[in-house]
Amino acid sequence: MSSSNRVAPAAPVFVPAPTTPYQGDIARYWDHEARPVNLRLGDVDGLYHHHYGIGDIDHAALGDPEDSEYEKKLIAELHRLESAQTELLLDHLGAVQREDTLVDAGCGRGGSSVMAHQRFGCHVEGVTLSAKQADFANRRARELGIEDHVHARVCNMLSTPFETGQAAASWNNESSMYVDLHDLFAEHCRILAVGGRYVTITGCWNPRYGQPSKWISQINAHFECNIHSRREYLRAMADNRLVPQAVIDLTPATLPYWELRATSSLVTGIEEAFINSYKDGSFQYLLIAADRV
Ligand SMILES: C[S@@+](CC[C@H](N)C(=O)[O-])C[C@H]1O[C@@H](n2cnc3c(N)ncnc32)[C@H](O)[C@@H]1O
Ligand SMILES: CC(C)=CCC/C(C)=C/COP(=O)(O)OP(=O)(O)O
Ligand SMILES: [Mg+2]
Repeated sequence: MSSSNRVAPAAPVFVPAPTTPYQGDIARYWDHEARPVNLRLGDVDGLYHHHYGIGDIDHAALGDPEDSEYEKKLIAELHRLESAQTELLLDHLGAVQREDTLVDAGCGRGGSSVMAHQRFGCHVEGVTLSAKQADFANRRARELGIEDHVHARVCNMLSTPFETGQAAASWNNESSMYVDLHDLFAEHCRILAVGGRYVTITGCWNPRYGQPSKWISQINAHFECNIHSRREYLRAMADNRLVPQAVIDLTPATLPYWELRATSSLVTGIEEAFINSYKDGSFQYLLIAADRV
């Protein structure tokens, strides 16, 4: 048969895993989310986050609570702490090159993806279950003129279209409590290059407390998520060729954020559960950075 008669091999077609009813609930949840605590903070500088903050409060920047500008300053301060959280995550990605591709698993409105590109000049591929979030993230990337480097798509992070070994690094920023950790880390293991870096910042229940406290149950119900234990993270990583390089307890670093947020007009009602569970030791805010070996 001459080469002109040969049927070209079909291009690989990406077949996403069937979406579960639970994933449908989560997509709807984020499609409808419009809390001022997230939008007003994002409006400060155009980086829209759905995660929490770390670091000490800059009381000098906040100034006098009686000042008419105080609420505006408080919003800017909460936002600064949320961006500081992303900076810490990026600090743990290792030596990223401009030509590298990074994967932001559960990317939300894309704030962390944009920050990663701004720091490293690299390509960032975000995935989220929410079409509204993906549209929002892609609109922001276009507004910033970085749409050729930062891209979000609607996709299940347990079954992504990325090639095996394609990602130099990948992360979950407060998005791993929506999935089975073995399934999640199996997919990160597949898409990461050997020697690549995986980072998560997450809230997890503390096995030293015994079982998930009532506050954990409250947080799960509030966000329709399923918080895992610290032990589950470490076990599921070990089972999927992800070897922890750093495990940092960020609980003391996140408490000031929550205590400040609890005094603001943007409270959502979940502040007490976070503060109480961090204080009684049942809940931990953790960063885990792991090598793909
Ligand atoms: C709390 S938000 C975090 C967003 C973002 N990482 C950030 O730091 O701003 C959780 C995100 O996880 C995403 N998510 C949850 N389950 C997912 C799944 N199975 N596949 C892809 N994204 C998922 C949601 O769509 C949402 O964007
Ligand atoms: C640490 C844990 C358990 C996180 C759960 C995932 C989650 C909902 C994160 C924050 O999202 P958000 O920024 O939309 O929430 P909020 O509206 O409370 O700021
Ligand atoms: Mg928020």
